[in-house]
Amino acid sequence: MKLTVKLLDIANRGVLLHSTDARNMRVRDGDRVLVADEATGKTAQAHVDTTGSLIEPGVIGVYRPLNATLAVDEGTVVVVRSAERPASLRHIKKKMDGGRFTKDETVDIVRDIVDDILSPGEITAYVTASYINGLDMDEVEYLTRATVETGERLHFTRHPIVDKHSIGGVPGNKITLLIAPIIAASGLLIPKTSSRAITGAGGTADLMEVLAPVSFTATEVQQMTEKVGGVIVWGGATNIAPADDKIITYEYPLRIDARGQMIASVMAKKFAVGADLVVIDIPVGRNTKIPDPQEGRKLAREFIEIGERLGMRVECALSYGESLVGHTIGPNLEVREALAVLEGATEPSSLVQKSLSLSGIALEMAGKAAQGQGYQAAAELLRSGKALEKMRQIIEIQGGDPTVKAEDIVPGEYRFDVRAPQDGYVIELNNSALVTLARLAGSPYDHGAGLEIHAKKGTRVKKGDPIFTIYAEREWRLERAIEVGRTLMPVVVEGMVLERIPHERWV
Ligand SMILES: O=P(O)(O)OC[C@H]1O[C@H](OP(=O)(O)O)[C@H](O)[C@@H]1O
Ligand SMILES: Nc1ccnc(=O)[nH]1
Repeated sequence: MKLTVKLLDIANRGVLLHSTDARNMRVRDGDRVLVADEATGKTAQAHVDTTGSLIEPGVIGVYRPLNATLAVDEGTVVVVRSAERPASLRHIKKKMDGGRFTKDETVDIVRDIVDDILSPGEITAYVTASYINGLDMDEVEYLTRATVETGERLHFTRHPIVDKHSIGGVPGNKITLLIAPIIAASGLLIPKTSSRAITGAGGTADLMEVLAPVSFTATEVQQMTEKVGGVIVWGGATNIAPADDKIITYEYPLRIDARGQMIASVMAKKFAVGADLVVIDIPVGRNTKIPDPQEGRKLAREFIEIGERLGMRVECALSYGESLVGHTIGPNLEVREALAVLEGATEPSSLVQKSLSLSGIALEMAGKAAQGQGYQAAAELLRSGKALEKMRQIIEIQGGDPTVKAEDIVPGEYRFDVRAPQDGYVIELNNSALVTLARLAGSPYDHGAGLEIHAKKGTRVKKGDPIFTIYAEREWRLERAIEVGRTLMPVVVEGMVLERIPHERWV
C-alpha cells in the first residue's frame, strides 16, 4: 500500500497507521510492517500502532528512530506491507520451552535487540525466559561475543588494561568511585564503563553523573583514559556492547538480573574495552543476587572460565552483601560518602576496606604490588591523596567541576527520621526493603533522594534513636516512602513485635 509520510517525534522504532489502512493491510497493533522508499531503495521494519483519529487514511506516521534508518522527508510516498515476525522470536520461544540457544540464534536475538527490531515486550520475554531457564556456559559465551560484536571496541596500545566490575545486588556499593581513581593513580589504565541501576537504587553511572557527565563515545572513552589513566562512564551511551544497556532497561522494572545474562553483560563490557585483567566483585548473602556463598564460588568460576575463553585474566572476590556498603543509598548521599573517603575520611570501614581490598587484587594482578601487598599499596595511594588528585582529573576530563568537595553534595530537602521503637540491638537491615524505600523516595532519578543509615546491624539503640533517615527532593515521594516503610519493616530491633496474630474463633 502507498502511504504519505508524516514524521512523528516518538522515541521507538514504530509507525502509526490509520485503522482503515491497517485493516486493509491485514495488520494489527504490535504487528510489523516493512516500509520502503522506492526513490532511495531504503527499507526498514517497524512495529505498528493504529489510530482512528490522529492521522487520516492514506497517511503513515513515521517515528523518529525509524526515520533514522529511512531518512525520508515529510510528504514522501512510501510503500508499506506487512512483514514476517523475526526468527529471533522463535528462538525466544524455544528458550521459554527450555531449549538451548545456538550461536547463530544468539546473534539473531542480539542483533534484533540492537536494531530495535524486537519490541520492549519481546525483549522482556527474552530476559524472563533466560532468567527462568538459564544459560549454559556456551550460551553465555555466544551472548558475550554477540554483545561485543554488535558494538564498538576500544584498542589500546598500552597494556595491561585493568578493569573491575561488581555484579551488584548490594545497596550502597559506591566502591568504583574509589577503586577507579586508585588504580589509575597507580599508573595503570582503567576505562571503567558502568551501567545504571539494575536491581539497586543507584548504579555507578547514576552516581558518577552527580560529579560529571557520563555519556561519551567509545573514541572519547579511549582518549580520556589514555590522557588521565581512567574514566567512569555509562556503558549505555558509548555504543560499547549496545545490547547490554537495552536489556538492562527491561531488567530494571522487574529488579531481576538473569545469571547467564549478568555474566555476559559484565564480561562483554570488559572484553569490549580491551581489558587484560579483571576483578569481579560478587556480593553474597541474604537479599543479594547470590544468597549462598557456594553459589558465589560457582559464579566466580564461571566468570573466570568466560574470561579464559575471551583471553582475559579474571579474579573474583566474594564480598559481604548482607548489609549495605557504607551508610548511604542514593546518588548524592553515596557520592558525598565516597568523596569524603577520597578526601581522607577513614570511615565507613566497610566502604574503605572493600575498596582497598578489590583495588589491591587489581594492583597485585598487574604487578604493581607484590602478592599480599596490594591492600597496603592501595591504602597508600588513598592516604597520600594521589587517588583524590586522580579523581579530580577524571571529573575534569569528563566535564565536571574538579574542585567539588564532599560537603558541596547535599541530599534532598525533605527528610524523615525512622526511629528505634524500643531499646535493643538492630538485628536486621533488609537490603531489598531499603532499596525499595530509596526508589520510592526518588532514587536514582532524583539525585538527592536516598537513605542514610545511622545504626547498622549489631548496633545497640535506645528507644527513639534515629536508625535511618529517608531523603527526597519531592514531598509526595517522601510521604509515599514513609507510608510504604511502615509496612515494609526494613529494620528489626531485637524484641520488636513483628506481627500480631489475633485470636480467631475456630469454627
Ligand atoms: O543495581 P545493581 O543490580 O545493584 O548493580 C548494578 C551496578 O553494579 C555495577 O557496578 P560497577 O560498574 O561495578 O561499579 C554496574 O555497573 C551497576 O552500576
Ligand atoms: N547485569 C549486570 C550486573 C552488573 N553490572 C552490569 O553491567 N550488568
